[in-house]
Amino acid sequence: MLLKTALVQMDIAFGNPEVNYENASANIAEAVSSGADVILLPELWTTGYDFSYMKENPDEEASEAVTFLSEQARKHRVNLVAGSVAKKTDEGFFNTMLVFNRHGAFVREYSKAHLFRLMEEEKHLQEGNEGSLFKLEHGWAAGFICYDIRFPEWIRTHMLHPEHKPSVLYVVAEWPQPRIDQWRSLLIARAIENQCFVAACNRTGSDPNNTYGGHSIVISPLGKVIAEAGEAEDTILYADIETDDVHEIRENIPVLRDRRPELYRNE
Ligand SMILES: NC(=O)CCC(=O)C(=O)O
Repeated sequence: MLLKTALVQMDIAFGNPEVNYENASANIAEAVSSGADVILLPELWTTGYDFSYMKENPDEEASEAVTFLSEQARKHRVNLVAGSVAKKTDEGFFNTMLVFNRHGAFVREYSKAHLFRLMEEEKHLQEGNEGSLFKLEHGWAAGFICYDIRFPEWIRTHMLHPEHKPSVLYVVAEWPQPRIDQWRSLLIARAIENQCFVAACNRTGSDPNNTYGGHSIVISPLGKVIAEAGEAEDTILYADIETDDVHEIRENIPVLRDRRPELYRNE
């Protein structure tokens, strides 16, 4: 199935959801007018990494974000892999991705499993413990959040599902500029080793602690860069993804079938 994917590479106003909701809404409307089937937003797009703001103004069970996103998806009849938001629960805050289909129905949430110490996530957030497989109209996909891409074993765990092998990995991020070469290399590697499309949406701009590096990117299952945004531009990056390509590529070089799990048990 041919899928027009739109990655909203935007700056995020630090601790200012009002501005961020407005920007997200304008970008979603623009992507829809260009024919997008699936739209991605960046990591923690409502607040940025403003932990004080999150705690003082918690989005309980992410209900504000859920209401907004469900309404946007339904109104525009578009699938949303809606970045992540700070979700307040009885156990604390999670960095949680929210996915909705064209009917505005909630499809899946995924809370970031690997917390990034360099940005003090472990001091303020809880680790997610659930996987992230979900099904949209184009078939199975999986979602990951920023630092998660450094853990190929976590992504491979999703690829090994007996029935639901994702053809697209959606990644949402606030990845700082100084490590942007690593961002690109890690994403290209994840696409090649898992023989799937990778659509990865990063933010631009700065907060008090970091400058972010853009370079949102869409990569084919052969590791070819299909589309890539620049470092500092607020833009919507579009790419046409033919999800049916994955089957032939996996048949040609059957990496998943050729695994030797009996050799890999060293932990
Ligand atoms: N927000 C994040 O998880 C950033 C991860 C990162 O910068 C890295 O180098 O990994």
